[in-house]
Amino acid sequence: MSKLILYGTEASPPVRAAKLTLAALGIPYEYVKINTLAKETLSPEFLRKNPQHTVPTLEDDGHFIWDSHAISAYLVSKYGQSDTLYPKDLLQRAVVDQRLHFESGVVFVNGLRGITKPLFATGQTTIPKERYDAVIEIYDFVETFLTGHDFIAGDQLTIADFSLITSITALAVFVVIDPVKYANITAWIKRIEELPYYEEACGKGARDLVTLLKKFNFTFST
Ligand SMILES: N[C@@H](CCC(=O)N[C@@H](CS)C(=O)NCC(=O)O)C(=O)O
Repeated sequence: MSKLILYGTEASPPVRAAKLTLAALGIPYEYVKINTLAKETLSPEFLRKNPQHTVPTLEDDGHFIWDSHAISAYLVSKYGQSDTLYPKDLLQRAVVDQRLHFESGVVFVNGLRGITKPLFATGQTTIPKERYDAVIEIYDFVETFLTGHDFIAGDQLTIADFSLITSITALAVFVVIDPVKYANITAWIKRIEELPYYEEACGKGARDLVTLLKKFNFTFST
């Protein structure tokens, strides 16, 4: 097996999604910390690896792969003992892919980045109400996806759970997940957090992010 290197910072939700996939597969890898707040992703050395300058970035035998969704799908396809985390069955895979695109295009961009970008870039701590509404819409979708299912893409754990657990729990820092209205989401988070490798791959980084975000004294406008 070739040597794998994951570049990232543990507070980053997509980095933790990739770490969860690596942990679930039991793949050894080297972890190289990249400080995004210190703009280390913009160094000439990192830009040669990933011109889009994002973490996670995976190095496999001199090849560079980025975007957590592409990384997780690649890892399962190349190194998985079975296909359960990213099913080969086309219909099952389509559901997983839909959830991954939902995370990428809606949850991360419209939900999380819509709130964190102004916070980090300009220190703007009054978050417009439409950002709150966008998060509620995301929770409503996720609650529906989980109706009658233990996992986000059906009855088995997949890389879509790894992707969404990291960004949904990050959104919860801004908009608390009501355990009554969102009983499915609440039970699903607990289910994922109980995975034997969760704490090492994701737990501490998730707490680091909470600490970082809570430093901003944010409120939603009415
Ligand atoms: N959709 C991408 C998002 C990656 C992303 O935006 N990562 C952020 C950290 S959470 C980053 O690298 N920011 C630093 C930069 O863009 O230079 C993925 O899933 O990998």
